Amino acid sequence: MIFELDNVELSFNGKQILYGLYIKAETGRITGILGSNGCGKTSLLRIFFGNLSCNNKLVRINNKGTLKKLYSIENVKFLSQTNFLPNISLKKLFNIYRVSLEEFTEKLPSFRIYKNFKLNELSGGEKRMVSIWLTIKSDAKLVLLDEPFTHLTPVYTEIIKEELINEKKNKAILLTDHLYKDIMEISDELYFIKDGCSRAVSTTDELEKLGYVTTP
Ligand SMILES: Nc1ncnc2c1ncn2[C@@H]1O[C@H](COP(=O)(O)OP(=O)(O)OP(=O)(O)O)[C@@H](O)[C@H]1O
Repeated sequence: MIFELDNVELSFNGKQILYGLYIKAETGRITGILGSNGCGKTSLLRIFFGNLSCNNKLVRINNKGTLKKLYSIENVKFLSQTNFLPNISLKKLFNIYRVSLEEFTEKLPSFRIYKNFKLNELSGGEKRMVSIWLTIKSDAKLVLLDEPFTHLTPVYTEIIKEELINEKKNKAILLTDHLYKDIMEISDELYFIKDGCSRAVSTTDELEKLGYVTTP
C-alpha cells in the first residue's frame, strides 16, 4: 500500500510551521524523517494519523484521495511520545493488541517476570519498550513512530531495528528520531524537514550542509 500526505499547511497562533509538505510511506519500506527541534515532525505524524487538524492537507491511499481521518478508515497505529496504553497487566495488553507475549519475552527474557505486572509497575524505558513492541507487531498497515529509540538501552534499540526490518514486509513504517544514525541505518527513504518543507536526503554530508549535524 502507498500512503501519501501532501500539501500540508500548518500554523499555530499565526506562526507557519509547515508549508506544502509532502511525505510518502509504502509497504515494504521504512521511511525516516529527520529535522531540527521544532521543525514540525511530531505535528506531521499527528496530521497523517488524523488527530491534529491543520490549514490544508491531502491524504492519498494507493493514489486515491480521502478527506477522512486516516485512523478512522485504515488500520494505522501511532506511537506518540507520551504513554497511550492503559495501566493493565502485560498479559491483558498483549491480548488486546493480539500480539504474542511469548515472542516478546523470548526476545527480551528480562520481561518474563512482568507478565502479570501492570504497566505502571515497569520503569519508563521498559514501558516504552512495551509500547513500541505492541505498535510495531500489531497488524496495522501503516505504523507511525515518534522517537522510538529515545530512552531505550542500546541493546533494545538494536532489537527494535531488527523487528522493524522484519515487520516492513507487511506494513508501511514512518518514523522520526534524533538518534539519526539509527534512523539512517534502517531507512529505505529519508526526508529532512527544513523551513516547513521536506526534501529527500541520504548522506551525513547532506545533513551537515543542512546544519543538522557537525562532523569533527
Ligand atoms: N499545540 C500547540 N500549540 C502551539 N504551538 C505548537 C503546538 N504544538 C506544536 N507547536 C509548535 O509547532 C512547532 C513544531 O512542533 P513539533 O512538536 O511538531 O516539532 P518537532 O519537530 O517534533 O520537535 P522536536 O524535535 O523538538 O520534538 C514548534 O515550534 C512548536 O512550538
